[in-house]
Amino acid sequence: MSKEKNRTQYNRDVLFQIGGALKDRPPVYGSMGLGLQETIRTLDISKSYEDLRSKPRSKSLMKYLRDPGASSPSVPIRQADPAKVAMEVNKALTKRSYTPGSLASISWRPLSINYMCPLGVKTYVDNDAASAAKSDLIRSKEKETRKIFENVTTDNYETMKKTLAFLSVPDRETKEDDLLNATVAVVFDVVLDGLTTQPDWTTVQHLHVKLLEGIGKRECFWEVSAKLKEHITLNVVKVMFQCYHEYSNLQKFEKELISSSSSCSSIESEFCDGNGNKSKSVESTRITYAKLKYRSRERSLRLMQFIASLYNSQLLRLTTTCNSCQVIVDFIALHLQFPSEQNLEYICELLSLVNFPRLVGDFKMKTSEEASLHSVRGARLTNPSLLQDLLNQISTLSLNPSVSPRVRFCVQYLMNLYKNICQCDVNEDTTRSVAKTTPLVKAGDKGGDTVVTKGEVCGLAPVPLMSLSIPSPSPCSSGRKRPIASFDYPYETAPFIGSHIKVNADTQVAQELEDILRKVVQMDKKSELNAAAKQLNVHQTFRAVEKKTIWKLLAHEIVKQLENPELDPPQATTNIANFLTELFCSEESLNWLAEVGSFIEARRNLQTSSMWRVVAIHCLTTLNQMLTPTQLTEALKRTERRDLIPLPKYFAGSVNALRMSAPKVQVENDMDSLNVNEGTVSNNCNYQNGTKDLSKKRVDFLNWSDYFMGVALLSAMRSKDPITQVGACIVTEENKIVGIGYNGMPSGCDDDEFPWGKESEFKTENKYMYVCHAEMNAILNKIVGQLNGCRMYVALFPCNECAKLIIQSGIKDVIYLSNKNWNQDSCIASRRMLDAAGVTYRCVSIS
Ligand SMILES: O=c1ccn([C@H]2C[C@H](O)[C@@H](COP(=O)(O)O)O2)c(=O)[nH]1
Repeated sequence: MSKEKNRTQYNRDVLFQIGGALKDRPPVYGSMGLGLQETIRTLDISKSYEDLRSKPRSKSLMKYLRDPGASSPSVPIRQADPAKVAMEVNKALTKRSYTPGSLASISWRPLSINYMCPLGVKTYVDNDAASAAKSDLIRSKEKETRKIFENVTTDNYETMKKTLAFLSVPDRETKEDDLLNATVAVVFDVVLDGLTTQPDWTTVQHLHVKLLEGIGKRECFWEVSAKLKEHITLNVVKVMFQCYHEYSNLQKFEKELISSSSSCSSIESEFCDGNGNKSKSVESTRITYAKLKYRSRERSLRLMQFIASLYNSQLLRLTTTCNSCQVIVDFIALHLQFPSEQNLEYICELLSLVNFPRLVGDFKMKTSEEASLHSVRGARLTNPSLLQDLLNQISTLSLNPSVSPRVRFCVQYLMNLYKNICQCDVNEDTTRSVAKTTPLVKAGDKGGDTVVTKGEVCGLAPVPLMSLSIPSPSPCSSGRKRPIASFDYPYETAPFIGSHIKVNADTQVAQELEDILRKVVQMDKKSELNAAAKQLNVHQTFRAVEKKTIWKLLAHEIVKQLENPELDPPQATTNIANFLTELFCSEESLNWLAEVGSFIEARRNLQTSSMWRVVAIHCLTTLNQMLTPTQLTEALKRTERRDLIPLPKYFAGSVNALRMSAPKVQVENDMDSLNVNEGTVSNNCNYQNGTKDLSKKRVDFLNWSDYFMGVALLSAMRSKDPITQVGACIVTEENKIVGIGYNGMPSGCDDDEFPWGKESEFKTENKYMYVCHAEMNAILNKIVGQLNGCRMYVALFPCNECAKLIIQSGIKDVIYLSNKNWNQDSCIASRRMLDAAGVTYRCVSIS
């Protein structure tokens, strides 16, 4: 048997195998007729087909097993999942160890539905040798073209272009379209791949040559591109590059831009006949478009990103100020015909390229004089009301529940922006000032070198949403407020931050986020932001972002300053102080900072000592400022957190300086604030002329704080621990001692028997397993029912286990002497719990 025969026979078997495998499954697709005839003929299975018809395997297949010659039955077309179909078929094939041969490829190719499996399952059997040869040819041409494009230079272009694939189409009738399509694709890929994010001028010129020479002179290229619906994009590219070439000719650019947008009407005409009615082929056009859309979308998106990158690199300042709004708006209109989440997102990207203020300017343009003034610099919308319609449509679409919060947010953001701009007074003055302040790229300038003054364009920079910066409310150069209403940062930024950081957490984005967060902080909208983030389910991400950005950055900045060997010189100190002012602008922000887990982490990284050393410096620095007594008191109190400032050198300096410059600092009482002895020799009225006056009250008595801490220390002296003796003393709000304890073995556990060491490799041979902590003992030894509202004086900052007991017993304040384990996990956890539970803690020293 010939090889061919074998194969045919095999095919038939395979078809039956598939039939068996898919028996009783409803058909996924239902067009029959010529395709079926063709299949039966090609695969030589008419006999088997007849067999099958006479003994149908399932009722559901019956209706499909018709006369091969009969006209196509009207079977409802159902949505088939191509991947599933392919999988099913492949599964059936693999089960029988089928080697792909004549049923060469089973793929989903909606526009090349040629053959049909007679068993009701639509598969795409590409066994057409001619078609295989065709794709081979296309592939090789594609390869060839790509190679040529890759090697093309401005010098060899003339020679190279002669060999370009699309210039040597062998069979115009049948192959041209495919080859041209392939070429268009290659040209696009090559051109767009060549565009780096920051293209240099030579690249731009080089690509310009490629495009203009390679594309512009070839009419058929445009025909193809029209079919591909990519011509708008292509024209934009073309115009952009022409613009580079002749960028002084604004009017020409303007004209070209507008004429390129008129090509949109050709798309319209494909959907409608001359009378505006939908044409018969509308469905197929939609399918064609839908198929082409993705490729087109991907490319145009890259293009838009490219435009934005040019904008950012100042190369395209001219085109963006001369805004190709109409083109973009038309493009949006096109995409709106196929509303989907993906398209909406894309539309948002496009919208963010629209220079709204300029558009609004256009809307409000009354006189022709104004219009002509404006048109010198900006493209005018040929149909301004279209934008309004579009925006309404987009708004409505975004309300669909299937639209993700992120896209909804983007739409809302843009709508708000637009609304706000519309409400602004964009009058002649504004227009003039825009025109006046719009930077000009002069002929001969190298794009990258163009100097553009920051903030001089009154409007939203057409930067794509991905890198959207929230415009700062700074006044523009004319002194007027920017024509953008203020934003409600929290609600607008939360989802933005939440979603965008996921995609892109590069430095630039981090920087932007940091700016946003900083503003949010300044506006005191933190809680709202958190609420919004929570509501929008981006809270976690937001937290992560926050962690990554503002506090870390600030902390790092401070570390950088600290690591600077020149720390003490005034400049470094001022820098640090500036960062700290932000951190310590209020007591609230300080607490808030402590709440932020990342800050605690950052603080740990910083090492407490360095951090608080800076606090001390900050305090010193603040002395140079005009501070109110209250502020001084606050600053002074802060320095008293000696637990946080273990560098007495700095601490002492700042405290002394503060004290000296704040003579009226109110010391609230000896327990709560500065822990200084009320009675000192200098003001001790017991002494007069060096002799003690025994008729007067003694004033250098022990203050409460020292007294209770003294009791704790006294109790510690009972401890048998050879290394650390801890004592604790619990005191009521009325200063009554209600519990005392020290660290020791539990009752009944002989402290001569149990271990006091801590170095044994066996955990059970170390003291930690057995010792009852001082805090625990003090709590257990209490002589009152409840400890609610009590204070605890303890020699050592409590560990996490003790913190739990403290919190649970209702103690509200912990006063400690030593923080030697401060940076150990147990103390970190302890602080976290105490903070969360609202138990205050402070370090004191005894006089
Ligand atoms: O909050 C605390 C923490 C520790 N202790 C006791 C437990 C031990 O007896 C010592 C610590 O011994 P080291 O050798 O310093 O590790 O302090 C406590 O009572 N309360």
